[in-house]
Amino acid sequence: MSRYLQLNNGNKIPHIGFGTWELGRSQAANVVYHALKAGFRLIDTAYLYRNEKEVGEGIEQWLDEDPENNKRSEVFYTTKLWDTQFGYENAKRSIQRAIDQVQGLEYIDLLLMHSPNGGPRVRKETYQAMQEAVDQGLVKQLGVSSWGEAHLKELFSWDGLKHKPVVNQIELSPWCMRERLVDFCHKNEILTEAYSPLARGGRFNEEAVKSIAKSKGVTPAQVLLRWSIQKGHIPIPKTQTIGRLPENIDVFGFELSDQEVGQLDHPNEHDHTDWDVVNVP
Ligand SMILES: NC(=O)C1=CN([C@@H]2O[C@H](COP(=O)(O)OP(=O)(O)OC[C@H]3O[C@@H](n4cnc5c(N)ncnc54)[C@H](OP(=O)(O)O)[C@@H]3O)[C@@H](O)[C@H]2O)C=CC1
Ligand SMILES: O=C1Nc2ccccc2C1=O
Repeated sequence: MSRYLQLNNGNKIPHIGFGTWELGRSQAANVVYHALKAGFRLIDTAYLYRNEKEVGEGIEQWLDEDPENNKRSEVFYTTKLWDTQFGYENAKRSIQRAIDQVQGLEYIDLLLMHSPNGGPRVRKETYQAMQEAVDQGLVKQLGVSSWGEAHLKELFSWDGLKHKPVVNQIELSPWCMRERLVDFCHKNEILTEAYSPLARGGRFNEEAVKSIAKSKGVTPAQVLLRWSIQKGHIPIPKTQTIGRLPENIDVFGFELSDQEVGQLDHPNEHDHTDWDVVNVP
């Protein structure tokens, strides 16, 4: 199993990333630095998380530590425009702000619209501002988050679409599988990034998770991350515990059988752990 996937624009993306929601300003830089040291290369933040600057500092610390080996091109920095930053002029300003937060990184690898909120016009205006950021070289590629099939179809039919989204970041776990949406994304060459891939830590005691972990000699967290990878998703687990980072990245040395994947699957549950805006108008 490769540690990278190919995006629809030909670029590559790490098959696992590191989530930074709820990493406070005092800890974010240090944890992100250690995440990179442990082997994570995709770092996911957002305006909403109020830690973009510190996340950038953690990345720069890692780059500065060993410039011969730690290259900017190896890091895949993702941030997101929040709902209050939508609309053409607003998004233009907000993108510049996002760049200013991480000046040492020079560019954003992936910029996501954090939600489909706001309606068709706001979605297009915001996306237009994001496309211009790609044309200016500020951003390498674009994506969306919590977009449903209807939102994506609306974007595909827009004659202004120039830079197709490369990913849709949605909540995905064995208890929130969204099979139809995932299938639609994959058929349209949009990769699925799995947010809250550990179900926010709430499912480690499920019988199937525990027994598979035991039989494989891995941890429950590793079982959930491996499930995500085998479904073709890019999981972005978060931890504030530096000691858990090596465990969360070490998910390429074992495989779940089809039967084990089937034991974990709960296609008929829709147990999302936080907001669910996939079906907003
Ligand atoms: N686009 C969107 O709307 C959303 C995006 N996200 C993104 O997805 C990322 C991940 O999702 P998130 O909701 O944070 O939740 P996760 O599913 O990643 O779970 C995080 C929880 O799991 C615990 N944990 C992590 N690793 C282990 C381990 N090896 N063993 C035991 N417990 C562990 C963490 O504890 P501890 O930290 O104490 O170690 C924390 O409580 C976010 O950080 C964010 O970047 C999340 C929600 C919405
Ligand atoms: O990480 C996140 N946690 C959230 C909770 C509510 C809305 C958005 C988010 C995130 O992006």
